[in-house]
Amino acid sequence: MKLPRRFFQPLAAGAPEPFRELPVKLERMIHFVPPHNEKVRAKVGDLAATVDVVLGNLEDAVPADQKEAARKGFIAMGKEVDFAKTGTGLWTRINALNSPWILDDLFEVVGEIGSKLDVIMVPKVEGPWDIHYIDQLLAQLEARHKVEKPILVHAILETAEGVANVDAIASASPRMHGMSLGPADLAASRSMKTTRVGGGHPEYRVIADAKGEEARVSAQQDLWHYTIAKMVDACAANGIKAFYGPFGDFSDAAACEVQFRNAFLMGCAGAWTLHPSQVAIAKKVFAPDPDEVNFAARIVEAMPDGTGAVMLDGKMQDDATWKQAKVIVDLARLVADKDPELAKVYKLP
Ligand SMILES: CC(C)(COP(=O)(O)OP(=O)(O)OC[C@H]1O[C@@H](n2cnc3c(N)ncnc32)[C@H](O)[C@@H]1OP(=O)(O)O)[C@@H](O)C(=O)NCCC(=O)NCCSC(=O)C[C@H](O)C(=O)O
Ligand SMILES: [Mg+2]
Repeated sequence: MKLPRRFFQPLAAGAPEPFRELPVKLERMIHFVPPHNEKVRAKVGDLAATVDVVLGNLEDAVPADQKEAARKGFIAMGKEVDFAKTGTGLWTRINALNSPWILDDLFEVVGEIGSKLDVIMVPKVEGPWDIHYIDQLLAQLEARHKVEKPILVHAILETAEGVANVDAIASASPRMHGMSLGPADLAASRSMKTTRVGGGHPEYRVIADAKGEEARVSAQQDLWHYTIAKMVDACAANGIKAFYGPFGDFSDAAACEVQFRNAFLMGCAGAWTLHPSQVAIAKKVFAPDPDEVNFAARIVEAMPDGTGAVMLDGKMQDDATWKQAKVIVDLARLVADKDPELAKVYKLP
């Protein structure tokens, strides 16, 4: 473990000081773009205004013979589009640390568009050692290319070993932005018997006790509850953000919405969107419900200094519910800043 006073020191001479706190940003969706696909890339200028984060994906889903085209395409996209104009985050998902592409990914992307890049998503993170490696290398590259704002790191939780080490990953570096669940790789790593990318499974269920001839009620359960809860705790304890990852069945918007909402209610800030049809779902889910915002605003108003106990609509409110209300009101303000329609609905003072 590093000494506390050394934790925030830059890891290379000339590298920027790490952030002490995460920049406050609305990140309801991390929208995945395949940068080797010229047709999709050509739409990114317009797309950027409609999503919170654009991520150029260099890893899985990019064929091996197009890795270079994806990297070059992402760099071109970063140069051509003014993401700052719309306050849209620019992220990339690099290839895995043991792959033949990782060094070129980092050297070329940071070298060419390091100053425009907000976050690098690192797949298949197994433990804090993976973050330490990226942290040191990024500091050296930032110094070499005179990048003035630190590039943050986002880990994908998608191996059994990563899940076992989730707390140590979350606290590995002040460069940590957050973490996403990677249900497809995680399922494979754990030998789970599913071919789905996220979501439930019809056979993973509970059944009521037998009562004579009565039909037994049975309900599907959430395969990801344990991992999301573990990830949310690790992230919250370290002041970083948790995200649900991908939902692969684009034809099932209802199931996508339910999976995203469970993650939101559990503490996640957003989810990945892989197809344009999922953007509206993420916008709907990762913004608090207007009735909930209204009630939360009344709690905050009723307890201006956040202490004591009051009754609202027959429900007891105290210091703890004030903090819950503050989470909802703060998020609603962030959403309202970006979305004039929701600002009108929220009617926050
Ligand atoms: C999966 C896709 C290749 C499907 O694309 P396509 O066949 O073109 O679908 P559609 O015909 O339905 O598309 C309709 C129009 O929308 C455009 N489009 C499609 N996807 C995107 C996108 N992501 N961003 C912007 N625009 C998009 C199409 O071009 C069509 O346009 P038009 O013809 O003008 O109407 C594609 O959706 C895709 O590549 N998505 C991203 C996939 C991806 O990144 N996968 C990896 C992440 S998940 C993962 O890695 C697992 C995880 O790590 C884990 O372990 O869990
Ligand atoms: Mg994966």
